[in-house]
Amino acid sequence: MTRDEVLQEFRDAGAILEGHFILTSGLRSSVFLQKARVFMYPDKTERLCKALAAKIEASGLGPFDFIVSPALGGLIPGYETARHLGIPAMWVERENAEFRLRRFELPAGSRVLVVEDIVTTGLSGRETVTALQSLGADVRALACLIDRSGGTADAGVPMIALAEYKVPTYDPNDLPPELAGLPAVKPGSRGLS
Ligand SMILES: O=P(O)(O)OC[C@H]1O[C@H](OP(=O)(O)OP(=O)(O)O)[C@H](O)[C@@H]1O
Ligand SMILES: O=C(O)c1cc(=O)[nH]c(=O)[nH]1
Ligand SMILES: [Mg+2]
Repeated sequence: MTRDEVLQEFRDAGAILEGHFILTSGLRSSVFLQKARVFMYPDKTERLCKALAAKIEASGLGPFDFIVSPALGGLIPGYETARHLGIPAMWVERENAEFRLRRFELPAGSRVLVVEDIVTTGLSGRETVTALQSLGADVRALACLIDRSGGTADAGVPMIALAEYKVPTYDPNDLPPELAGLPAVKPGSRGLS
């Protein structure tokens, strides 16, 4: 899939939102990729994750024993990518703000691929990698559908992105006037109670 084809799937699903958004990193942006609006369509999710699986296979970073994804956003693409790679998928979820593998056993030394939906700063990916390494996992790579960072995000392991979509982000104390005048909304699940 080309970058344009990937972004067109997001556009067709009405998943590219404009406004004033508080991202999970605390940064602000005028664009938010509401991936849930893509993942509600199994055919779109299948096309995207099949293409991601092909890119992962071509990367030579595998083989992998398991995919592990950070909830919530990573869960559906993690499962669907695992289906195309023929391996099992697990997820980490927040407990007292920290990602934990609450429902699964991950044998020490397992070769793990982390699958994310969207990467902005790499913070959530890094938290996932660290949580899995503390269990003795051999985390070999992180794959995502869209990298918003322009290749600068660092999750602590090699990264494979199906498409790059560089979008400006801003410090909340240094907002451009067009954002400062709009009420800010936070669509993601970090910090929800
Ligand atoms: O690279 P980062 O700066 O960490 O940003 C990307 C993360 O933000 C979103 O998660 P969020 O915590 O908003 O919650 P969600 O997974 O429930 O959507 C998204 O699913 C990624 O996990
Ligand atoms: O950085 C984020 O929190 C983020 C950005 C984005 O476009 N989509 C998303 O789900 N999270
Ligand atoms: Mg997430």
